[in-house]
Amino acid sequence: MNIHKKDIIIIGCGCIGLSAGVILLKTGDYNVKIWAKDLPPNTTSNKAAALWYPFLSEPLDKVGRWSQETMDYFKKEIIPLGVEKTGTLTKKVYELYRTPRAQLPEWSPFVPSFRRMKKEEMLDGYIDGFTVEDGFVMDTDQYMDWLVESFKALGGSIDQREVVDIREPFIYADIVINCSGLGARELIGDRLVYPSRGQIIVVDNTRDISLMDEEDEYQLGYVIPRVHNSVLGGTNQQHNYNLEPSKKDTEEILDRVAKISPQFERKNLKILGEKVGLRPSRYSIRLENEFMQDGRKLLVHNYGHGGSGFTVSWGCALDTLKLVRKGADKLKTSNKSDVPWYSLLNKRRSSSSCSFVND
Ligand SMILES: Cc1cc2nc3c(=O)[nH]c(=O)nc-3n(C[C@H](O)[C@H](O)[C@H](O)COP(=O)(O)OP(=O)(O)OC[C@H]3O[C@@H](n4cnc5c(N)ncnc54)[C@H](O)[C@@H]3O)c2cc1C
Ligand SMILES: NCCCC(=O)C(=O)O
Repeated sequence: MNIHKKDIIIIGCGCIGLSAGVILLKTGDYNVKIWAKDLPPNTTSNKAAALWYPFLSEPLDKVGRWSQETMDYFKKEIIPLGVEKTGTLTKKVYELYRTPRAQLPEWSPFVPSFRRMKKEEMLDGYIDGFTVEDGFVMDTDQYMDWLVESFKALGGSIDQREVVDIREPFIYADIVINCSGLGARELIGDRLVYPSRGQIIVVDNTRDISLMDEEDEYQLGYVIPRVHNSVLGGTNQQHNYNLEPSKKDTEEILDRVAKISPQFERKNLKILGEKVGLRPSRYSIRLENEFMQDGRKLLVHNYGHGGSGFTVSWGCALDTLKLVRKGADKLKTSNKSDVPWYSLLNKRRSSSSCSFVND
């Protein structure tokens, strides 16, 4: 531990916490520790499909910028390392519609290769669609393992521990980053974050393009080819906490992807497994500073990424670094004569000093 560097504790070891940790460590200015209840492969992040494509997350202008910055980061820092290392593969993606789309997605101006699909690219039964030529997909477990490895190689350390009181990490660091995902609901009492249950099916066949039919944003049909297998999806069931795969959902997902193309009919598929994850949904991704303990402690919130955690992860990590720098300059130094506030921790456990403020 280098005493000249500021100590930072990140709560959360999903793609958001790990990406933020890597960016903070790369500056050389911080000692960074992750505290997390669940570690890969037991995080929501590990249950993701995952491809780069903004989905179920707001606000769309910021999601556009974060997605573009994430795409740039993948192109410069991750894809050149090779698929064997990171499990990341460039893949064109088609978003397909059976009805005409007057509006382009609000995030599209941020993505140079975004365009409307050409007639000759259209699949039978579809009349409109969008494509991103230079999209990419991740074999999620392999990518998460690479993120953990990268974080540790930069000097980061990971403690598997649950944080019951948000004041606890401030005993050890003046700066804490809240990357707790859906856990923010309990950790800081943010009732605006809620689960959107997603179920996926892992199958053996792979194909060269990611195909998505999400005209109905609750009954999703998508095929995401990855390095070792493909992922079929999906579901979007709000406020559903069930982590067990549902047979009914599997059947309905198989029906929906069969309608995308006959090559995905059940008889052509070999099911390898099913996964369920609870997207940390929120009306708006929360990425902002909150000063605690009379301005002596800084809590940076980075949670609520819905269906786009991987797609915005590096853009949000870069903004987290900006927030840390901005907030750290404003921190009041603790006055030696102050009663160490955490000595009150046990006496005041019931009344939390961190009151949640609606954005
Ligand atoms: C089926 C499915 C498919 C998806 N596909 C895609 C996709 O293709 N592309 C895409 O961009 N996104 C996709 N997503 C969304 C993406 O998975 C999420 O947005 C992302 O995983 C959120 O990352 P996170 O790090 O915030 O959360 P998580 O991965 O849930 O990590 C939260 C971390 O915080 C820890 N934590 C929480 N509370 C506490 C506490 N009190 N104390 C200590 N630790 C705590 C947890 O243990 C965990 O380590 C998909 C999601 C699902 C479910
Ligand atoms: N656009 C859907 C791809 C998978 C995804 O993001 C999800 O959350 O499910």
